[in-house]
Amino acid sequence: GASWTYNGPEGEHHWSKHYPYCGGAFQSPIDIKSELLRFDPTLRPIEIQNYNLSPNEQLTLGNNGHSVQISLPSKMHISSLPHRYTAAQLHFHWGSSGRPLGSEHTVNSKQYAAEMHVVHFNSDKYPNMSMAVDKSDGLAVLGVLIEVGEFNPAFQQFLRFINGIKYIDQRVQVPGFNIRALLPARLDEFYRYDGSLTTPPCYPSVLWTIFRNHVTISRKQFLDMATALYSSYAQESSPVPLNENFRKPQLVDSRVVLVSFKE
Ligand SMILES: NS(=O)(=O)c1c(F)c(F)c(S(=O)(=O)CCO)c(N[C@H]2CCCc3ccccc32)c1F
Ligand SMILES: [Zn+2]
Repeated sequence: GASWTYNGPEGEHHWSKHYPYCGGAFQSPIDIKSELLRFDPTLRPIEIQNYNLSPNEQLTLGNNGHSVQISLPSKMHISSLPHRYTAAQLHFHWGSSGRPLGSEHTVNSKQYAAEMHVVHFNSDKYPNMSMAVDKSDGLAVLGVLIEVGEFNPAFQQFLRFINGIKYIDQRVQVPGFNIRALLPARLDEFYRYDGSLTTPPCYPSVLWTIFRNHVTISRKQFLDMATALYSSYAQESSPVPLNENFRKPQLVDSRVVLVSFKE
């Protein structure tokens, strides 16, 4: 579809001109504020299957002009939700080299350095992502907040290849690795709310699970992610850095954020 960006004349305040849902209700991300939270004892820990991929499997690491993404095999899925949600891809949102503040969700207005999203679709009801993406029960995204701190060996499994996808539409094959290692230790502590894609077309089709606990990557790893990529083509004379690729928090309206933990 039409090209959209995170800043300038095609930035987020203009998205709704071509993508009406972006101006609608149930939008994501949101600021997860304490006064919105309601403890829900029925929320079960997230259970994932087949996330530990063998190095014999190849994953496609790509630069789609909006983010760095890894395509995921359909054996990976979430088994603890009312329907099976099958993995499609994971991608990231980040700040810039001088500003390690690029998460989409914020917690009591605290913005993290970056955020990872693992996108799944309801494979009990829909054959693929395209059929699920605009359905109210179509998608489930796992969100992980990322801080700069300790080096993270799991992130190195794809970051070491990032210079092979510097420009839009470049892809490389990387060996499979344990995707579970990218998630925080506790999958039983999370925020849960109904929201949307955070990029056009902004369909209100996402069951969001944002883990309570963040993960860390080193400053060098953050800089690699925040400075390696461009949203322009390789041969273009003026390269456009790909950074600050996060949408601002949206209106919560009457939505409630459920939490799986008490304190
Ligand atoms: N934050 S977010 O809402 O989770 C989110 C993004 F921020 C994001 F950039 C992407 S993208 O990288 O595909 C670039 C622009 O759509 C996606 N893709 C999803 C939704 C669009 C269709 C589709 C088809 C196959 C696999 C994934 C997806 C996305 F879901
Ligand atoms: Zn995302």
